This record gives sequence, C-alpha cells and structure tokens, in this order.
Amino acid sequence: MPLIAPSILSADFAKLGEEVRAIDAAGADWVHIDVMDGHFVPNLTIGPGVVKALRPHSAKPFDVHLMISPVDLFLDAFAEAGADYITVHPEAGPHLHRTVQRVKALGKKAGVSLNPATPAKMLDYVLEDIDLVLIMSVNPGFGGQKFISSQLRKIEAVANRIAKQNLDVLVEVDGGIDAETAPLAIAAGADVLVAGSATFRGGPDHYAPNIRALRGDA
Ligand SMILES: O=C(CO)[C@H](O)[C@H](O)COP(=O)(O)O
Ligand SMILES: [Fe+2]
Repeated sequence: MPLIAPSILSADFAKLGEEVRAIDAAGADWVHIDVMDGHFVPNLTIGPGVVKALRPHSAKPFDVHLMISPVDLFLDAFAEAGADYITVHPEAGPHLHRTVQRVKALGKKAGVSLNPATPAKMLDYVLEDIDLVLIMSVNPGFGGQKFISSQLRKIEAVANRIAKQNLDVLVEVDGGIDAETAPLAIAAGADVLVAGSATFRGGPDHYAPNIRALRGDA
C-alpha cells in the first residue's frame, strides 16, 4: 500500500492550517510542502516561517521539497521549523554530498529529487546516504501538470537498484499523480505518491475519497 503525501500547493492558502488538519483527518500519511524561490523554479511559495506555523496542525511527517537555490543557506531554518524529510535537487548547490550530510547532521531524513531530464546516475555516490529519492514526473514549479510517462522507466530503475543493494530508501513520485497514473507509478516501484490537485479537488468533503482513490481502495 503506497503512502499518500498531499501537496499543500493545491490547498487554500488563506486557510493553510485548517487545510493541513483536514488532509490529516482524511487519511494523508505525510504532508508534502513545496518550497519555491522564483529562481530555481519559476514560482514563489512559502518559507520556513509558514512551515513552523503549520507544525502544530499535524503530527504527520512534514515532507519538505526544496526547489530553491542555493539550497544550503536554508537547511537549518527548515529543520528548525519542523521538517521531517528535507529533499533537495542536485542542481541546487555545488556539493550534493555535503548538503545531504548537513541534512543528516540536523537529525532529519534526507531526500534527493530528480527532475524529468535529470538522470538516475546523479544518485551514484549518495544513494547509500539518503532516505528518499523523489522522482519528478512533471517539471517542477507548478501543480496541475500532466504526468510525464517517460519517468516510469526511471522509477523502475531506481526502485530496482534500491532493492538490489538492499537499501532502506523510499521512492517518492511527484507530479501529475491521479487515480489513473497512481497505479502506473506503484507498479513501477513507488512507495510514496505526492498528489496536490488530485487530493484537493472538490473541496474538504472530497479529501478522504480522493486519498482512497489514489491508494486504489476507492
Ligand atoms: O513539486 C511539485 C511541483 O513542483 C508539486 O509537489 C507537484 O506538482 C504536485 O502537484 P500535482 O499533484 O497537482 O501535480
Ligand atoms: Fe513537490
């Protein structure tokens, strides 16, 4: 059974605390928080202050996806704000290994995210040191985009490699996940599914059935 991590990018930003409590009550496993800087990606979202303000609203893991560069400047702030997983892109700093070490030193789970055109090879010398690989199935920056099916091969390759090396690393897939694409990502080896628009569509009464549909038990 996959874990479901709703992306609050599709929540009502005027009532984020309420939205986090609603997805928690609706059965979300994690809370996915997309942090964008208008530089690494062409959009701006939220910073560590908002993560800190949301922390009391749920005890579920906060899965913080950093789409900011240079990323190293903000690792401590997101750790202090209450992130559980901190995920970075290899292109967001000069020394990926050092960044991962810093996240671990802060006592947090470390993730590395691969953009659609970024090869799985980027994981070669960090896979043993991380807790999560986040495979982007859209180009980062916006919710509501179409799933890029070429990423299924990457999900499969990364999942197989993790199994072969017997590593304790989760495979998370992010972008364009809905009731139709979720089974494809799961079949390819995804452990965690991020879903923004497919979770929040229809309003609060629909969050629980939407999450069940993503799990395949609607
Ligand atoms: O990282 C992201 C975008 O950069 C989001 O997590 C992702 O797009 C989720 O939105 P949706 O499920 O609507 O595609
Ligand atoms: Fe994300």
